Amino acid sequence: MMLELVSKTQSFDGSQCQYRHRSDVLDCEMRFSVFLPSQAEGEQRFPVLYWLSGLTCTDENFSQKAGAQRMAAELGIVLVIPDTSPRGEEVADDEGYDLGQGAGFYVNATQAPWKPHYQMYDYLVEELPALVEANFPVSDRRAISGHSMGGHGALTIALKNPGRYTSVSAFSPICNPMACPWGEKALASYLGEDKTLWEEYDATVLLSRASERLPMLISQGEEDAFLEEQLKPNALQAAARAAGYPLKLEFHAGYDHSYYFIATFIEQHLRFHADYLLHVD
Ligand SMILES: N[C@@H](CCC(=O)N[C@@H](CSC=O)C(=O)NCC(=O)O)C(=O)O
Repeated sequence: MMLELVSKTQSFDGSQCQYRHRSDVLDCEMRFSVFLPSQAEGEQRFPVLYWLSGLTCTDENFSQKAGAQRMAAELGIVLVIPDTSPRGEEVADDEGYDLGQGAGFYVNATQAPWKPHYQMYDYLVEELPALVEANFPVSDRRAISGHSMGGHGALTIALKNPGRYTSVSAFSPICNPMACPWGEKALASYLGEDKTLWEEYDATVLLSRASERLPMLISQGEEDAFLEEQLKPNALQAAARAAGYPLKLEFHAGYDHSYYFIATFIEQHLRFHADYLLHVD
């Protein structure tokens, strides 16, 4: 599969790059960003952290605002940052910021008009990792993280794929999308009205059924305007306690939902993932 380099910018001795490619799974052209530490120019292969962004984001919000490159360079971790939905004039969209382009919710849509392109789950679990592993000096050690809608994506993808990731983390994730307005709107639109199908994309439900105990870190700002209505970390925590799942959920006084919060704690998340990505048993 062809990858076209769109831009390459030096950062902390590494390279922040953006690529464009044709996605067979999404049936459209996609962009994604990659940070390659300077060490990645040799023969060695490096572990990867996939970062999933939130509503309204492209692949550029995280690379431009989180300041993750310094620690990724120091730790020797490749960052892969996909877009949040299929894109293009031929791709269905909605007037709202919380559905359609920029709001793919990391699911495989079954409903019209979304089904032809909105297959973000398969894109992230199958097509993109295969592309990354064929074209960059990366190993098969993968971790996954994300913010808000992307936190939901990271948690659900990790929980649905035991053995695929060494660790998962999230900032301000949508923890129980079946029970919040953002999730109800997206899941009804992409999957239809049968709520048993929604359970496949709800981290709180998936965690209560999980067979694997994956290292899991969640950071949540206490001044986040979306906390009570949309995010519901307490539902996930209750499921974790009931299942004996080792969830590390940290609340931080004073922080909101923005990338200022992410930039403050991204070093902690990268070090958390490095403990599992870099230490092979
Ligand atoms: N436009 C909306 C909210 C949009 C918003 O806050 N998006 C967040 C993710 S929210 C959950 O997925 C985001 O990351 N925005 C991009 C950024 O660079 O900050 C509104 O105004 O309510």
